[in-house]
Amino acid sequence: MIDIEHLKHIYPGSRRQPARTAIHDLSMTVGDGSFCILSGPNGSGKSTLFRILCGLAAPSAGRVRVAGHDMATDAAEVRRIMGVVFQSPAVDKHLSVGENIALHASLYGIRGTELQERMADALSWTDLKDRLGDRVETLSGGLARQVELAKCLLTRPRVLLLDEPTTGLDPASRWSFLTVLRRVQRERGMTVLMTSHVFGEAEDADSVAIMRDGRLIAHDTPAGLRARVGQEVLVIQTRDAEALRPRLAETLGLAVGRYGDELRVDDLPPAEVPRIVEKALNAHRADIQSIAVKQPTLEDVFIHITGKRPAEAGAASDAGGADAKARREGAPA
Ligand SMILES: Nc1ncnc2c1ncn2[C@@H]1O[C@H](COP(=O)(O)OP(=O)(O)OP(=O)(O)O)[C@@H](O)[C@H]1O
Repeated sequence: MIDIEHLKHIYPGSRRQPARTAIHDLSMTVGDGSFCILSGPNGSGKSTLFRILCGLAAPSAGRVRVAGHDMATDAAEVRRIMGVVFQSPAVDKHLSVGENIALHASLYGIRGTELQERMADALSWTDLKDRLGDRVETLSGGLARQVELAKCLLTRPRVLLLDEPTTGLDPASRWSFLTVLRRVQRERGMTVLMTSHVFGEAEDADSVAIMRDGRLIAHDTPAGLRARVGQEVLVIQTRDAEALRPRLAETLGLAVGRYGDELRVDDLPPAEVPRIVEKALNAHRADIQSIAVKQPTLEDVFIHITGKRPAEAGAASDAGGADAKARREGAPA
């Protein structure tokens, strides 16, 4: 279990820059053996929280306990039970898979038969079983990420932290990595906290935590989060969203959010959906490039809660390719 209580982090200022509070009184719990995805727009404080959780930074106030051990007073024990996969590669690409794992093992004093047993076990979860002698530079990006995971598994962590581990991977490699991670997490009962901007990844999580401006603004199951957006969402693509938004809001008598060239109405009253679509088309057909009614995805939840599209938030999404310069206007708070 990861238990975060009233955490606060202030970056001290300098002559040129004022002090900045990156985390404001954040409390949350990741349950024992559960898989939590942490997300949020750029600058929301995810990296700061991640650095505190893996012991690279000390909080200005508050407390973190990992499996009951206080990070401030029992850091060595926390390090013993925790594994971390950082976003930047931590493998030597000129060495083989086996050599990388053995090198990591030597840092923990694991050698001989124990090393062989643990290496076989760690690799058994991955797709690397036949690649032990291959240099990491010859592996695909997805398999190279699995080497990082295998390194972590070697020490049999009870708690695993991963910082956007699938960044830069194609969808198939991302899927393989997550399948491996989810399998070992479930079967070992590991507690996993993983930062991610790819909302397809969050669908399978036990919980999704969303930060904004240093605060935790939501932490719930994927189903619980989707319920906040309502059963259905209206999404309209248009060339001039700024001009159409107030006119559409007036036509429909509903709050209309704008995200770049997209207009959205969340939480459509179910019985009224056909009438709403008809009204929008009758009044604004010439300005509407496409209109769709859909069940909310977690990406829709992110937009609803943070007021930003994932691309605007500095992220890649499964939907992909959204306008990074999108501006929020009139979106629900
Ligand atoms: N070393 C630092 N000194 C001063 N301010 C910092 C420092 N690192 C981060 N910040 C500020 O703290 C806030 C949170 O930043 P942080 O990097 O934790 O957010 P993030 O959610 O991880 O963003 P991103 O997705 O862009 O990595 C931001 O306002 C950022 O500018």
